[in-house]
Amino acid sequence: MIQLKQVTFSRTDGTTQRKIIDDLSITINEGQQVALVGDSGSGKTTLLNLLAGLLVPTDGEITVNGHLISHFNDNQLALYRRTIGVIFQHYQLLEALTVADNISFQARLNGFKVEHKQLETLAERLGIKDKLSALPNQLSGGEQQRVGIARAVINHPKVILADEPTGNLDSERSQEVVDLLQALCKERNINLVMVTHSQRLAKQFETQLRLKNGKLYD
Ligand SMILES: Nc1ncnc2c1ncn2[C@@H]1O[C@H](COP(=O)(O)OP(=O)(O)OP(=O)(O)O)[C@@H](O)[C@H]1O
Repeated sequence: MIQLKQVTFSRTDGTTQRKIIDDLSITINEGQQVALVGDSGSGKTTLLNLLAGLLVPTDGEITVNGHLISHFNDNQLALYRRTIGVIFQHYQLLEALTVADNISFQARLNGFKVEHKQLETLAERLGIKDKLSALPNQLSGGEQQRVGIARAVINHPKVILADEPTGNLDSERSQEVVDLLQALCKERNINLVMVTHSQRLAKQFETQLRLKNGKLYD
């Protein structure tokens, strides 16, 4: 469960303070899947970064699965970040590593044991089992994003944050990737918060949060 209570995030713009996230209160229940939509500059990525513990709110409280992350120190935030999965628009795969190593690298760095069988099962589920020995540049965009999904779910996170994960894909590939991501999160009871500019993709989420100037609107 994710809870934001009167969260504000301000940036100093010259001499003036600007509220990028403005007094936001949201509750996302366990396992709930949320699409985050809104115009460019409305604060979507900033909100994801707050949930990822990469930014600290200027005001208010953020609780994730009982942890008051808005009040964590740097060490606690570093540990917290290991427990969540993050998926990016530009995949951010390591070009020199195979697909298998890309999937397991961060998890191993975080001290998790990744069994080969576990890796294969997940890759099969995502349709990339025959690509495990390939390098990222030998994969299509859709396949690279499936690797990104595998990397995010490999160490059993309770929360996955995805920032425009289909921003580089055509609409057919986008649909496949989001369908897989939603299905995996549902099976594993993972909270999914996904930023998208696509109304069509947002509509297939049980909850859509619309941001405008850092506030929610209907
Ligand atoms: N590092 C920064 N310094 C100053 N202002 C910033 C910084 N990062 C973001 N902003 C400002 O915060 C506002 C919200 O940015 P954010 O990236 O959260 O929007 P967004 O809704 O994700 O936009 P997009 O859909 O274009 O990715 C924007 O006006 C942006 O210019």
